[in-house]
Amino acid sequence: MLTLASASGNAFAYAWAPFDRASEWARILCPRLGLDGLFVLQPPAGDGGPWVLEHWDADGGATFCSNGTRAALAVEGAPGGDLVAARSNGEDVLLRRHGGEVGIRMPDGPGTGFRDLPPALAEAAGPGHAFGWIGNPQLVLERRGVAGLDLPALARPLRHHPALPGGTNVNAVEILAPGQARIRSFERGVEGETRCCGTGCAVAGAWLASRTGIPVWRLETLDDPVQVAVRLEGPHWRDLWLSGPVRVLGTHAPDPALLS
Ligand SMILES: N[C@H](CCC[C@H](N)C(=O)O)C(=O)O
Repeated sequence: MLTLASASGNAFAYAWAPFDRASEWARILCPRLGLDGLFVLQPPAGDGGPWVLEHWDADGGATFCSNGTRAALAVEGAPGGDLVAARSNGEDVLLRRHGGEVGIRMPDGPGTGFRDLPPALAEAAGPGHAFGWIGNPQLVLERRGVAGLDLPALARPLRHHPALPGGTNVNAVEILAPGQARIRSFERGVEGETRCCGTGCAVAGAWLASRTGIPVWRLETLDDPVQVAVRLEGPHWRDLWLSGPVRVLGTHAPDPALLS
């Protein structure tokens, strides 16, 4: 039996390990159930070890996902207040639940951070962009009128730009007031707009903080807002926390006949 849960409308199925053929199940179940990915959860092997999570996108590709990692804490039913260590697609994170909200401290080790885009893609993205990597690639574009933007038309050529093999997620962000912005996200793997992409929000929040000196940002998504708080050390982010509501949506019994 799978549990379905979401973080700001980014929705996932959760299975307990062992769970075979997870990549195939992700491709089958996500379109049928309107989900963005599938997680397999494994509790700590002994005292003090991390929870181990593996996520597959709707296209069956394995990739780090911060919103799904947050919502996993609702599925696990962890007590509020405690810091919970998790290794999510190989990335070490901390989670903390306060009532219906879960925060995740994003990975900040080597390999994460802002990166320069290949020149051809930087030119296509235009002025006012940032590119960051936290277990997956996130392009953030500053645009006016984000609520009414034709996001797929903006995102698709950048998502698949030949200068970046593997492609990127694409987010459009607009500052609404000091410490408040609107964001919309077009996700690789889902190949469409999702209601919220946590990693995109985290990169966008870190970028806004580095530009403005304001360390805490409330980001309006298509669903519940999220909060991003960060401490910057030069170009590096530290203590990058993404927080917001998570919800258990229900359960689903997958039909083995679908895996023919
Ligand atoms: N929705 C996810 C990120 C999925 C990233 C995936 N679309 C990729 O390109 O690897 C999040 O909240 O962090």
